[in-house]
Amino acid sequence: MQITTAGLGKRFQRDWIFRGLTRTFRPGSATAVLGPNGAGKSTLLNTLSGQLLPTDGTVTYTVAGRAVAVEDVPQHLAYAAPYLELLEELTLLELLQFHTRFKPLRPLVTLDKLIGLMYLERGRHQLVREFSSGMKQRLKLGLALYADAPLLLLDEPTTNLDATGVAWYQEHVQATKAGRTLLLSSNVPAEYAFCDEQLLVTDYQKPTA
Ligand SMILES: Nc1ncnc2c1ncn2[C@@H]1O[C@H](COP(=O)(O)OP(=O)(O)OP(=O)(O)O)[C@@H](O)[C@H]1O
Repeated sequence: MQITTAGLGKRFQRDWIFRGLTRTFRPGSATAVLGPNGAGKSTLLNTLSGQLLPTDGTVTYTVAGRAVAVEDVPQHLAYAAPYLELLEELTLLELLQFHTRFKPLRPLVTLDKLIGLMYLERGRHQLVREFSSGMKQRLKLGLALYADAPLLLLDEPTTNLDATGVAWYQEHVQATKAGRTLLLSSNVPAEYAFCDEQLLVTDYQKPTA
């Protein structure tokens, strides 16, 4: 999916979180959205993906050269973020069966294969509520990375992961990023070192005349 912004800005009440963003995000690119805590990284990701309405400017989407309306962007989007909730009252298998009904997996990735890729075999029939925070994060990432979606948003992807989990993330993001438009918000170099582009939110917070 190609995302093109022109003069994009978002304001909450009187505060501009960012403004004046004119940029194209192309398929096959991975962009790290950087900035200190509270700078507006999540707000920018959510505005770029159409989940928040911009206050100013425009954002347009195309897939294979065809325009996509903002209300149809969720069909093309896979998203992992600390604030996205899992259906914790389901077992892992039930959650995957439910989730993949509306967000199918990439071709050749079965539920069994995904459970193996996430190293969650022992949790197959366990309630997700009982998972450790690292297991939940691997689950969120596995669902996003292996979704059949051309737009991939990763908000602070190594939250709650230990060193083994970070290595797991790095391996699987590399394995699944080809051809996608990847936007990643981060403060942690190990999360975004592979990204070929960077966007510093604070560059879009300078006062304008
Ligand atoms: N719905 C909202 N209404 C009002 N203000 C909001 C809303 N969402 C976020 N903000 C404010 O926007 C600013 C940017 O928040 P945001 O979560 O985008 O930052 P961030 O860079 O992702 O932060 P962090 O690194 O801590 O996750 C903060 O001051 C936050 O309080």
